[in-house]
Amino acid sequence: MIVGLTGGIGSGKTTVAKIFEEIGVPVYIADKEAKLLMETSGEIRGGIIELLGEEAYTGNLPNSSYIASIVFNNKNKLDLLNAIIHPAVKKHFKEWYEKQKVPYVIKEVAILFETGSDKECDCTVLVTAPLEDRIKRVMERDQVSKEEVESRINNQWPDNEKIKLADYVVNNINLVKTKQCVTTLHHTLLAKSRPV
Ligand SMILES: CC(C)(COP(=O)(O)OP(=O)(O)OC[C@H]1O[C@@H](n2cnc3c(N)ncnc32)[C@H](O)[C@@H]1O)[C@@H](O)C(=O)NCCC(=O)NCCS
Ligand SMILES: Nc1ncnc2c1ncn2[C@@H]1O[C@H](COP(=O)(O)OP(=O)(O)OP(=O)(O)O)[C@@H](O)[C@H]1O
Repeated sequence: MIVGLTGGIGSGKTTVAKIFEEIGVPVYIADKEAKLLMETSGEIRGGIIELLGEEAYTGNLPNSSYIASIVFNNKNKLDLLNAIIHPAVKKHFKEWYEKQKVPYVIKEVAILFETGSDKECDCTVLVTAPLEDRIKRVMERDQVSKEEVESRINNQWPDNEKIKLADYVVNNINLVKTKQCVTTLHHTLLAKSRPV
């Protein structure tokens, strides 16, 4: 069974994914795999350079801050970048998933609903947190400005849209309560994964 895990920037997707991992659930972090593919795939590198120019890469390494400065302020360029990267991530996930021999896996995707990838999951978990907490957390974690965090938030659906679509919601304010919530959710997902 594939459980899609998503949430807006700074909501705590990665934090919740780590809690599932500590329980022993295999976790696929799309952001991380996307970055790896951007570094290792000549086809992706070529496509991004064609789209954004030579400055998008330094050698084989993508220039993330340069790419972000363009795509998070230009919806058309973001869509074209996604069209280059997402199909490769989808293929990579399928190969990874086929090797997993467990009741369920977690697929963490920042833009699960925005890309329609929730339809490829058996159920979905949304991580939420108050917007001001999310902005503060990312500013502290990434040492970036409020405006830079907001430029990413503007390219993501608001929580009230995602809540309508999610099967489960983890309101990640207090970490202790989040851990308890994820442990309970794990047992629910185990039961759901077993054929009746
Ligand atoms: C634009 C890039 C290079 C910026 O890299 P950078 O390290 O600065 O940011 P990072 O990847 O950590 O993203 C920070 C947050 O931005 C948000 N974000 C990332 N990609 C997207 C996107 N395509 N649309 C909306 N929000 C996004 C997420 O909340 C993410 O967690 C990178 O985000 C990227 O390549 N994005 C396009 C590929 C993608 O969609 N990856 C995510 C799922 S596969
Ligand atoms: N409940 C919490 N209380 C305080 N800080 C938290 C909480 N949950 C997560 N954080 C911190 O907030 C930051 C963002 O969390 P995390 O990286 O898990 O979010 P994310 O949704 O994966 O963000 P991104 O979309 O940027 O990958 C991290 O530094 C994390 O340690």
